Amino acid sequence: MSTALPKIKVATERAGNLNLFTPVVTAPKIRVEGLNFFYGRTQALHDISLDIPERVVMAFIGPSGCGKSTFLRTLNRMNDIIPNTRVEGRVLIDGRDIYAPGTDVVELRRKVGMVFQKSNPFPKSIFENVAYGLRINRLVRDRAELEARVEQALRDAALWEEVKDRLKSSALGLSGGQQQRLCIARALAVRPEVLLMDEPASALDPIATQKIEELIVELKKQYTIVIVTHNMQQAARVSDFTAFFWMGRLIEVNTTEKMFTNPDQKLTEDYITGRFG
Ligand SMILES: Nc1ncnc2c1ncn2[C@@H]1O[C@H](COP(=O)(O)OP(=O)(O)OP(=O)(O)O)[C@@H](O)[C@H]1O
Repeated sequence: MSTALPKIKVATERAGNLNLFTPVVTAPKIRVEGLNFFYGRTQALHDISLDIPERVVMAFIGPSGCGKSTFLRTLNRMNDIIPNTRVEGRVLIDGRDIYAPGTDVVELRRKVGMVFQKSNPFPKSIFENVAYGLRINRLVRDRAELEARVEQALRDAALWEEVKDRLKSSALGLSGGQQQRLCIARALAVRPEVLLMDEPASALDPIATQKIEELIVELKKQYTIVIVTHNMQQAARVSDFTAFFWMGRLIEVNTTEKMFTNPDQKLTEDYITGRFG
C-alpha cells in the first residue's frame, strides 16, 4: 500500500558562504505513526501512518463507516470522551506526541480546533458564540481586546459583513450556512494552528457550500486543514492532498491531482470511479 506522501516540500538553505544548497525536508505539521484505534473490542483503525504538511488542505475520503471521522478525532483526542475506546501508536503535532502522559488536552484542542457536520451554535448571541472560547480560556485582558478578537474571527470566517449590525441577536436566527461559518469563527477565535472539519458542508445548499469551500481555500494560508468529505468533487476542489480510507485502513495518500487522475492503487480507482461505495 502506498501511504508515503509524495513531493514533500523541499526547501533549500544556503550552507555558510559556500554557495552550496542543502535540501531541508520540511517537518510535517502532523505525523501519525502506526495508529490503531478500538471501540471496545472492535478495531476501527488499523496501523495508520500519515504525514500532513503545514498549511495545506488534506481531504479524507472513503465509503461510509471506513473510519474517516474516527481518525479525524484522534488528531485532537476528541475520542477521549467516548467510553471504552483505546488508541495505540503515536500522533505527533510539531514533533510532540499528543498521547504522551502529561499532555494538556485543553491546550491541545485550542491548538487543534474542530468544526462538525451539523453546525452547533450555542443558544446565545452571535457575539457570545465567538467570545465563548476566549472567555473560558482567559485569552483576553479586557472588553476592547475581546471585541477586536471577535471581529477578527468573524472577518476570517467571511461572516462579519453579514452580522456586524446584529451581533447581539441570537445565533439561532442565522441561516444554516451562516451558522456553520459562525462555528468556524468560534473555532478560529482562539487562534488554532490546525482546523479539523468533519463534513462541514454536507448539510448546506450549493451556495452556502461554495462559500465554505472558498473560505477553506482562504484559510489554508494560515492554517493546516484536514477535512472529511463524502463529496469527491469537493475534495478535488479544495484539497492539496487526499487520503483514501477503506475498512479502517489507509489505502493511499497522494496529491489530490494524482489521486483523481491516476491513483496508485486499484482500490482507489474503483472508489473514485464509482465502482463501489
Ligand atoms: N461511538 C462509537 N462506538 C462504537 N463504534 C463506533 C462509534 N463511532 C463509530 N464507530 C464505528 O467505527 C467505524 C468507523 O466509523 P466512522 O464514523 O469513523 O466512519 P466514517 O468513515 O467517518 O463514516 P461516515 O462517512 O458514515 O461518517 C464504523 O464501523 C462505526 O460503526
